[in-house]
Amino acid sequence: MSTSVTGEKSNLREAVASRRRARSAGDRVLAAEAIALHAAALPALVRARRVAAYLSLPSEPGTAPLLEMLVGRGVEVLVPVSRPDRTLDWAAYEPGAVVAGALGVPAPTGPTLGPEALATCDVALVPGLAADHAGNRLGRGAGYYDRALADFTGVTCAVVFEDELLPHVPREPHDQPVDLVLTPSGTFRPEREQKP
Ligand SMILES: Nc1nc2c(c(=O)[nH]1)N(C=O)[C@@H](CNc1ccc(C(=O)N[C@@H](CCC(=O)O)C(=O)O)cc1)CN2
Ligand SMILES: Nc1ncnc2c1ncn2[C@@H]1O[C@H](COP(=O)(O)OP(=O)(O)OP(=O)(O)O)[C@@H](O)[C@H]1O
Repeated sequence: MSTSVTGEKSNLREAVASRRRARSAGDRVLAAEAIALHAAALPALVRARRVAAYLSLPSEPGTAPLLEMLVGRGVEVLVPVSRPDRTLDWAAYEPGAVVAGALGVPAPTGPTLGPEALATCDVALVPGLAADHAGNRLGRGAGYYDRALADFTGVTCAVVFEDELLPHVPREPHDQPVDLVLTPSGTFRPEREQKP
């Protein structure tokens, strides 16, 4: 592990967090709605039967309208439950059946399906603090998603605010690049080998 890359990552996390704190409530609502609209037109999501998504934190681009759109289409939605060993478990998303969970993250109340449930999803929507033009994604630094996505074969899509799609995000060997980046301004397709 290179110390300079981890230092670059933590500086970038702080810069993004402070920009996120400065966003107005109105801007957050518009961003969440715009993300749902772009997601609705995304071919990978139009085809999907089961999608791994997540319940957004207040600072993140909101996923509520996006989840509502997917559920309205009859898509099965799974959301993560963080485990102490920094792996992700999954549970079916049921609108309303959500409580405050660990790490300040809203958590589903239904039964958990095990970490292997991710493999049954066609698409994984992934939270991020930033992403770049090659699909590199910066997470919160706990490695939950890098671990979970390491053997995922479906389509991966990071969700960030538009000013978090950057020319370059620092990358370490364990980082799992994403296939798509969804922002309130539209979907970006990184220049990397696409999955069939
Ligand atoms: N919405 C959401 N769910 C998620 C993640 C995420 O990034 N976002 N995760 C991705 O790994 C996993 C949980 N991991 C997390 C790791 C750290 C923090 C964290 O630092 N929370 C801060 C508040 C951050 C903020 O509001 O911006 C805290 O508790 O102080 C949260 C979740 C699984 N579920
Ligand atoms: N597949 C893996 N197996 C074991 N450890 C891993 C794996 N992927 C990442 N890690 C560890 O997780 C820690 C955090 O990694 P990193 O800073 O890249 O997280 P992140 O990408 O910001 O977070 P996340 O993946 O949760 O969004 C690092 O110490 C890294 O070594």
